[in-house]
Amino acid sequence: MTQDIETIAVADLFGPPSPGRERTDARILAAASGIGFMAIRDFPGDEWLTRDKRAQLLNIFALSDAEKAKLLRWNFDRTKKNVYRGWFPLQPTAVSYKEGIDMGPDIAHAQTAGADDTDDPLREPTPLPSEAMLPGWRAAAAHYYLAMEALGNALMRSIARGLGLPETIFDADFDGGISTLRLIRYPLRDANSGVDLSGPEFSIVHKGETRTIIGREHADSGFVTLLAQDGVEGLQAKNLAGDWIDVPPADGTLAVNFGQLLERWTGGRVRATRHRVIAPKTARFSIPFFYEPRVDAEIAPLPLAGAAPFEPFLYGDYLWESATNFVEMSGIKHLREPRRAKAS
Ligand SMILES: O=C(O)CCC(=O)C(=O)O
Ligand SMILES: [Fe+2]
Repeated sequence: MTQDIETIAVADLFGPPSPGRERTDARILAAASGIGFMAIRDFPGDEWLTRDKRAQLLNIFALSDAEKAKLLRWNFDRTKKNVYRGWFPLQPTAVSYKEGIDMGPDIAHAQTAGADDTDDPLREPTPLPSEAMLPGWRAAAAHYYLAMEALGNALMRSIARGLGLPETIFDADFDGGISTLRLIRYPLRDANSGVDLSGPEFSIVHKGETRTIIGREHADSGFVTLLAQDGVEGLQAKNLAGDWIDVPPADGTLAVNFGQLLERWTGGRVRATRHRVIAPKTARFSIPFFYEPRVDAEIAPLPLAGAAPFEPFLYGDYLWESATNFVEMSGIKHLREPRRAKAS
């Protein structure tokens, strides 16, 4: 099993069947079932992975507080209707010290899917800054979203092939999916904020140095996360031995990790690796893209030897239950009922 984080060139995933593609599939599955993290490069859309291109998206953090406040969601501003998409502000007493925005498929696709369930917060439109405030920003975000969707599809097909499943087995579930594009800023913590950061929840020792935690340890809940880091270190993954190892940023690459639902669906063949962010010396920005299926995709056991059977469920019901446990989604769980009653 692989213990280090490998960098894998994935261009062959976008071509016809070939020995090169088979080798790439095997490397991806080895990384997914080993440490559960990899860095990938060489794919359509990789032109986004430069400082200048990322800056087009991260420009949103230059908005005034008043403009950001217009994008807040309901748990941070009770006058707002959006509860799932939108802005989350810094929460100084939480372990995770970050602000940012969660954006849905409406930024890149006409809103047609799910028109029959307009009450579902998982399908709500994303509040966005006006074109006048940030000229060109919406188009950049839409382009990025589409590139990441195509990459997510290519990686899921690769994993399907690696597992010996039909390569298109996941396609229908992800067609009309509700992937989330998130932009994050972690500012430096103010040492005089009055929050006691000395406890083990808030700080760790890394290479002999005490470092504050700014992104709480977690595993992602879904399938595949495509993470662009903006040149600043801090991300760490827990390896199979239980040690924290750095996931260094590198231009031209994305860090890729996997979520708990894919782990469960694949009977543990793909690992949902725990990760966290420790404070660097400067502000940190990151851009995770969570590749996700349709709200009404039915998650049922895959034909995989050794995978434990489970009662099929709807992706949206699972997502709501898990996503609303994160601090930036706190206080909203009661706002959506499962669309399918649990089998008792
Ligand atoms: O900021 C990062 O590098 C990691 C973010 C992350 O793990 C997440 O949003 O799930
Ligand atoms: Fe994460």
